[in-house]
Amino acid sequence: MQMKVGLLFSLTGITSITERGQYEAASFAISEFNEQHAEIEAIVRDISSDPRKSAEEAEALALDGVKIFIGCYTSACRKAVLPVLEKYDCLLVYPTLYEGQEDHPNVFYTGEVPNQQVHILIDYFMHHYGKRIYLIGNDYIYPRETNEQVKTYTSGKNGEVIEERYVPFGNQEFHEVIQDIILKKPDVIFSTLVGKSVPAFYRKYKQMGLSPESVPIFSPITKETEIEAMGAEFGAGHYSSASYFQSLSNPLNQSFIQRFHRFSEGKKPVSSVMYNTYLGTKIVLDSMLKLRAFDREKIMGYMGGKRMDTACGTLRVDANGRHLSRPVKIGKALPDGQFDIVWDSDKNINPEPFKISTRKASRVNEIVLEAWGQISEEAIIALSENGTIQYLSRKAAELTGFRKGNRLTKKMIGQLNDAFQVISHEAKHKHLLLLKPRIGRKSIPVMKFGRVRTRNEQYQLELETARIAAQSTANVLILGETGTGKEVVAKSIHEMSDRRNGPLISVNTGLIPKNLIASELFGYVEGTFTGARKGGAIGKFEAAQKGTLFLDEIGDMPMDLQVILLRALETKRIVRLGDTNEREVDIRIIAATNRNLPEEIAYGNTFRSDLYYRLNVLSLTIPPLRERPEDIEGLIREMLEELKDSYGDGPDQVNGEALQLLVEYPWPGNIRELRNVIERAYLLARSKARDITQDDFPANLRGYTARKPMQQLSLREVEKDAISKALRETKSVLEAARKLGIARSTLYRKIKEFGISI
Ligand SMILES: Nc1ncnc2c1ncn2[C@@H]1O[C@H](COP(=O)(O)OP(=O)(O)OP(=O)(O)O)[C@@H](O)[C@H]1O
Repeated sequence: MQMKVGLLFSLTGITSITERGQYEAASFAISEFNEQHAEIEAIVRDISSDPRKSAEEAEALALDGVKIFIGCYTSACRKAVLPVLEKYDCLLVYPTLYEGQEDHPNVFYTGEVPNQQVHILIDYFMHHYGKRIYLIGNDYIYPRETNEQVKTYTSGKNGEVIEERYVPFGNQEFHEVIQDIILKKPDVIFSTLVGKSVPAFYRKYKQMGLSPESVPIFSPITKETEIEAMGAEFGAGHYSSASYFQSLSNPLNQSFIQRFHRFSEGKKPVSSVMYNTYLGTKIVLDSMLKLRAFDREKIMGYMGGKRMDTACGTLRVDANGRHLSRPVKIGKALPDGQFDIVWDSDKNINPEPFKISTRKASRVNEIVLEAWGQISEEAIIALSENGTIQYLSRKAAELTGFRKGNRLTKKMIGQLNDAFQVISHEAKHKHLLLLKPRIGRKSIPVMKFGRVRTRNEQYQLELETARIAAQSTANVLILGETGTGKEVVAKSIHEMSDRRNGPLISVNTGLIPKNLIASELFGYVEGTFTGARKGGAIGKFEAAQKGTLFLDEIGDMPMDLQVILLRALETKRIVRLGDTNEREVDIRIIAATNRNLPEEIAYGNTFRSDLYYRLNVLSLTIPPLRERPEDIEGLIREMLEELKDSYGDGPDQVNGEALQLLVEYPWPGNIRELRNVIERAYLLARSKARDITQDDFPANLRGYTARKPMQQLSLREVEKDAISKALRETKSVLEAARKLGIARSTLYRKIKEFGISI
């Protein structure tokens, strides 16, 4: 029986520190199997911590006849591969602890689920160290999902998550996070950092004077392999939990380690994810041999209920062959990089991947609350038993300044009564507060920042960051949907900074052909390429000397150029294309994007996390126009003034009914769309010598009134309708984009997102 097995591991990339060890463990299990049966051909593919690459490599191997896969360390990679497993009916041995919330019929999960690892760590540190917890993780599925469960679990035990921080996948800069830890003085840190972030965090932790004696770090991830990567002195005293530790002194483990070290020709540390890889591979291969079949269903059926003696005790595969029941230990790292076992469950803990659901119940509740929050006059806050905010509507956040996860004391709840009419409803495990501003409460005064004016509390907070940015030379990242005014804010920052007498140069990376971006930014010398100007040309970096460079649509920057841009930002020097001279540049960068860069870093691999980090020294998010209806009237007034200057006398105002419609419309194209609507209406009303009325609005906006009652709950539907309508009424995508007041690239993205056919 000859059989191909696909090994999907990141031999390079952010999590390669850990996955190389898993790859060796899988190879070892296959080599032991082949010593007796010589039937397995292992085909390894480097997935480089990249979900898209994982799916592509898995599909190529599946087409080549591979039925069994081993690997996919990160949850993002595992989830990306699931559709391939389904399509070709393959089996994945997933040998890594994970966040649970999944029980896929094509996966044999040999790592620990949260109730076998995370809950145990929490019980331990709450008992020994305290209940004030600081969560730090990378920004992707595993840390976020795990932390949702940590919050629920700890709040049920009167613990308090005092901070929850996420850094980009691969981030290695922790100065600011550790300063924050020093300031907030938690009892413990719970870390779900992975890959290169792990050594960077632990090292900086010690270097900045924190120690496990004062605030220990508990992490389900940081094991022997990661401790070796950081240097044992940095890991010593911190904790982890798993079924397996290299230091287990039973004969099965000693024999395993000896054989493994002989195989790998060295004394590399062995960690639980490695042992789980070895074990999973061995169990599946042995089952195949017994059955003389590769059929996924048969293998899983055969494995279901099996017991086996292993280096970490007697394990049992659950009835459907997907998870393991296992004993669990807690280890405290020693100065030699091994773990001292400080707690042992002694008996098996059954896997309960859905023990704490972050989806079903809470999501349904959230959906109900969300919908209610949108239509209700009142602001809504839902508290857990111990007063932690589990949900608050946008209105509630605006009125109170509270955030999800804040804990409200009885006194704070009492104080709300002074400012609001409060209706309080206490049910089992939940406390619901409905707030109505007291009549006569003054509206928030307008805040001005350059050309920007806003009454919106959230936007005012963001503009505080813009003010700080104006007084510093730090790089700034402006986030916000298309047309929200990112360029206007960038301009205001420049004009209010010390650089106001220098140039402000804008580059829209999304609009420049990819092969010309480098020469646009960095310039070139004569003869560098066909069509190059005589005498060469300077690029935007040099043109912005002593001023500000505004990089719009930074999310569209190709990966290879991101490396060059990062270097220029770090060294403050550039080299013109075709030149060898380095030139110093003294500029401040403001970048903007309407894309979700952390998500693209984690799942899409289209943006470098180090560049993101460099740009994101100060960041501010401009709320979409639909979230600040209180600003619409003021914006219209300004626009009418400007239009009067350009076109001469015209209507002074929008009539009441029309204004109401403008305030309620969801504005997918934000201020740009509002501007287009007002300009058109101004000209039409002017020709009729009257105020602006609904008749002066385009059909998609007028039509909004008739459909309003149904639409209130679904802004996406409104947006989709507006786009479909604009496409029907125009001859090209470009024309439709103009009509909607959004960029063509944004319209293409939305067409794809909504599945509209053109
Ligand atoms: N505060 C404001 N007052 C009046 N007009 C504004 C304001 N902010 C933005 N605008 C107008 O809205 C339009 C879009 O603004 P801007 O180009 O700054 O948005 P953006 O977020 O950078 O858009 P994109 O993401 O598409 O590049 C412009 O016509 C601008 O003049």
